[in-house]
Amino acid sequence: PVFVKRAKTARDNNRDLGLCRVLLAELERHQDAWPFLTPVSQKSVPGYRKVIKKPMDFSTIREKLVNSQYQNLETFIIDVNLVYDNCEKFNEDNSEIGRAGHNMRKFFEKRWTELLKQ
Ligand SMILES: Cc1ncccc1N[C@@H](C)c1cnc2ccsc2c1
Repeated sequence: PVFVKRAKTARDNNRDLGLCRVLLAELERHQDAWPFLTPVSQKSVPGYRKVIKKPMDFSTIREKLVNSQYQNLETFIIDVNLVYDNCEKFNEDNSEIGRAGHNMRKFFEKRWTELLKQ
């Protein structure tokens, strides 16, 4: 009958932690990663903390990964996307940092779909 639910096939999450490590290492060494490697300091960018409520950067993600603060791949991807969403919110698309953010988001989306499709 139509109401019989198809059993959800759980995906194998055993390799996810390794995936996050691989992905983060690739983000950190990308040539356009420079604006995102460390937290944006209030001193060097006045008003940043007023506009961006949830700052995030690759060194903070690295710290959380090392301290097992990501329960799963999803929470890791949420933090990576936060880096790019903050960048879009604060920076013009047609700026050095704005373009770097778009490039990094594109690279990340390509790599994690490739790695998950394997
Ligand atoms: C990602 C981001 N969004 C908005 C403002 C700054 C930043 N990045 C910081 C590191 C930063 C801080 N200061 C400078 C000065 C020239 S580029 C640059 C980058």
